[in-house]
Amino acid sequence: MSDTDAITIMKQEVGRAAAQRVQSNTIVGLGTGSTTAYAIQFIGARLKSGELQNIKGIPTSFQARVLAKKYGIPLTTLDEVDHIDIAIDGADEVDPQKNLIKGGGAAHTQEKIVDSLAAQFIVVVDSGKLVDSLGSTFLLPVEVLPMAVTPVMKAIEALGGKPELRMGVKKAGPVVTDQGNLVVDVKFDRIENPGELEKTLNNLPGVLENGLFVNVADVILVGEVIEGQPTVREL
Ligand SMILES: O=C[C@H](O)[C@H](O)[C@H](O)COP(=O)(O)O
Repeated sequence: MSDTDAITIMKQEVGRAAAQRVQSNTIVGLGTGSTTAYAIQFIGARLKSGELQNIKGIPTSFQARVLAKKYGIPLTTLDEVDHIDIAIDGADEVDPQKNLIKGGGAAHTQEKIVDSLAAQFIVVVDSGKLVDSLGSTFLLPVEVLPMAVTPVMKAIEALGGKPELRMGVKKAGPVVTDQGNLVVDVKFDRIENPGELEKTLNNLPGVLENGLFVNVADVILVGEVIEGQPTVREL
């Protein structure tokens, strides 16, 4: 099995395992990204088969909304409900304390709102996302209002970070978020205290939200392939 096939299988299996945890008559936060896409697909399949009934989804992005519609999951909004029972979402890095870096798909602002409100937030990742220390493999995404991007990048440099504006692929110019903002990806040599850094960054005028999710995740489901066999374990 190629590495690409193994990653796809891990994502599918962990998405399936998370979808199995959704119960009837619940409000479900629908995360963003390639791993959560499988969870959305499997929730839709359970609804279609009648195994699951009366689910309402709250999407965290344009992508999640499109997938929910494709797989027949009825949607609602935070104005219509007073709670979220469960949220399922991916991550770019997970540390041993279950803290996360998210935002590889530029969706971390809406994700943090929905995931934080959920009574249970389940993270779905393949084993390659597990790290000893946040920031070791992935740059930290920060969503910034366009008119503030230059002063915010200078302020991030003063904090010891190396910021770069995220550029589009198959699109000229920068990535634009679902909110119409820009994303600055930041390399920090070491993130000693993720909780402090999360607050410090969000305090910079012009920053909307950053991708550090501290004390938000309840359950981490990790997809692995061991001796050719896909398995899912819980952290
Ligand atoms: O902005 C995107 C999200 O935070 C994703 O959940 C994260 O980037 C993980 O995505 P994937 O499952 O595609 O690796």
